[in-house]
Formats: sequence, structure tokens, C-alpha cells
Amino acid sequence: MSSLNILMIGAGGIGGYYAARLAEHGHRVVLTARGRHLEALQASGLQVDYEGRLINCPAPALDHATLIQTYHPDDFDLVVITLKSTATEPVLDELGDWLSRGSVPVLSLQNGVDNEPLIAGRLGESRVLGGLAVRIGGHITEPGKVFAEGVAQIVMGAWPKASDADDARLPLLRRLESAFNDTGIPTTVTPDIRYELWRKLVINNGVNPLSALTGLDTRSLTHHPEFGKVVYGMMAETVEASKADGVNLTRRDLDEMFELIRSFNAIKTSMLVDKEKGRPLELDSIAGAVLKRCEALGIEAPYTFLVNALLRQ
Ligand SMILES: NC(=O)C1=CN([C@@H]2O[C@H](COP(=O)(O)OP(=O)(O)OC[C@H]3O[C@@H](n4cnc5c(N)ncnc54)[C@H](OP(=O)(O)O)[C@@H]3O)[C@@H](O)[C@H]2O)C=CC1
Ligand SMILES: CC(C)(CO)C(=O)C(=O)O
Repeated sequence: MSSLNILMIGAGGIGGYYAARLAEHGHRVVLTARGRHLEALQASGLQVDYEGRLINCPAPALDHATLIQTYHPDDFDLVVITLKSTATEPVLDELGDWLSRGSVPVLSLQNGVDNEPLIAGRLGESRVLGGLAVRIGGHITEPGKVFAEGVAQIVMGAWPKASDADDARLPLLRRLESAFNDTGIPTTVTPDIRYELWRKLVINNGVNPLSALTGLDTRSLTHHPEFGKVVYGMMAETVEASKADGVNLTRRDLDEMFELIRSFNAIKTSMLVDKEKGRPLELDSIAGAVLKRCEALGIEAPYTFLVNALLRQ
């Protein structure tokens, strides 16, 4: 199979990990970053510490102004967005006109259910692939260096759904699924990515804000006699919120997601990492997204309301 050309926008914990795995299997990857992380990537390349193995990835790394001057969007088979959700809109402002010059599909690998609509609003639905990074914990440990753990799956699909059997995104999705699996990234294509994004939001609303508030990892939270109940309560509120988007998650989704995170590694959530580094938190796209939907449905979400309010203080 021919190698892929992939542009990874915002190559931090998640983007850095997947980029390194793809590059070590011969795919061409270009990274974007900024600040000291970018300087380190340009000086010494990306180094990923994954499950006791060091992966060195000498992929080119650029800021967005240089990207625009150097490349045409259709130089790539795929653009992957691995920014924090707080950066989706500002980066679409930076790169939207450039992306509009081409037709390359854009895959979001971010948490939350509101990134794909933002990208679609700018580029049109037919270019958008929704996606999520599942069972992975990853973060920048120092400029140029990423630590990652977990089986690190990807689930992706045409957003919100393929228009028909001739949808041009379907052959690309099949090609990506096959290439990613060959590199050791367990990947599945789903016909209903919004459902999967909401199931992931159940996990993220359950553990991310509470971990940022308490400083506890996912295992400590989900096994804690009191916090475990709060996690379950916040997950249940997310299941209710999904109904506002016509994604009717059920008690079964709730229990499956609770069990998935309860049995996963003890992960320091991405929101806890951001809190410790004094960076903006993805609160609007996680707790805020749930509260907005519950308000529209006229229902209370007291756990999410309280934890969100305490964190925003
Ligand atoms: N980390 C995890 O374990 C998991 C994270 N996720 C989700 O994946 C997504 C990515 O998370 P994560 O990898 O942790 O994020 P990171 O913060 O580690 O990486 C994002 C990178 O994008 C950079 N960036 C932001 N704006 C720009 C810009 N304008 N130009 C160039 N670079 C920019 C950031 O730089 P700067 O630091 O300067 O802002 C940062 O280096 C999130 O939605 C997260 O919720 C999902 C599963 C697990
Ligand atoms: C909770 C976790 C690790 C699940 O993959 C996650 O998505 C995050 O930290 O943002």
C-alpha cells in the first residue's frame, strides 16, 4: 500500500504520539506546533516515550504562517486536528482560508462533540471526518518530548454520516483504517461517528473536570467510594444531554463507559495536565457542552453544574 502524506495540526500529546507511529512505518508526516515545543521539534525532532519504547521522529515541524507559505493543502492526503478544543476556532481563523484553497479531508481527533460542526461550518460537511482517540493518555513532558500510554485506538467516520454509498470520504476512510492498523494503531471506521463522540464525552465529562478539581487520576477517581459516585452521576447527566442532539444514549452506554474507564490505566487526564501547566481548560467543550444541552432540554445536571462552577472559580 502506498504511503500517506499527513499533516498533524497541533502535534502535542495526541498528535505527537500518532504522528510518530505513522512516521516510523514510512508515512510522511508534517507537524505543526508553536513556542518552545516547536523550537525543540525543529532542533532535535520529536521523541515519544510509549510503553517503555522510545520512538524518534525527525518529521518537519512548522508554525502555521510557514505552513501556509510552504505547502498547498492538497499536498496532503489527510489533515488531522489534534489541538485542544479551545484552539479549534482560533486555528480555523488562521488556517481556514488556506484549507479552502484545497479539498483535502480534515479529521478531528479531539474530545468533545462541537469540533466537527465548527470545521464543517468553515469547510463544508463533505470534507469533515469525525474521530476520537480512545484508551490513550498522552502529554508533552518537556518541549519536543511526549509520553503516551494505553492501546491508543482511533475511531473515525464521515461526519455526521456518509451521504450515500458513493460518498468520496468512504474510500479514504478504508485506506486510512487499513494503513493505521498496519502501523499498530487499532483503528475502526464507524457509520455513526456522532454516537461514538457522545460515548467518549460520557467518559470525559465523568473524569476530566473532577480530576482537574481533585488532582486524582482516572483509576483513583473511579475506584473512590465517594468520587466514583460523582463520576457515575456526571456520566449519567451526559447520557441525558445526548438526547438534545438526537443521540439517544442509554443506561447500557453509561455502564459500558464507566466500566471502560474504571478498568483502564490510571491516567492523568488531559484536563488535569492543563490545570497543572496553567493552560486553558476544555471546560466549554466538555462540562459546558453537557450543561448547554441539559438547559435546552429543561433538565438539571447538578453534578456537572457544581464541578464546572468550582473549576471556573
Ligand atoms: N492527552 C490525552 O491523554 C488525551 C487527549 N484527548 C484530546 O485530544 C485533543 C488534543 O489533546 P492533547 O494532545 O492533550 O493537547 P496538547 O495541548 O498536548 O497538544 C496541542 C498542541 O497544539 C498546539 N497549538 C495550539 N494552538 C496552536 C497554534 N495556533 N499553532 C500551532 N500550535 C498550536 C499547542 O501549543 P500550546 O501548548 O502552545 O497551546 C499544543 O502543543 C484534545 O481535544 C484532548 O481532549 C483525547 C484522548 C486523550
Ligand atoms: C480520560 C482520557 C484519558 C480517556 O482517553 C481522556 O480522553 C483525556 O484525558 O482527555
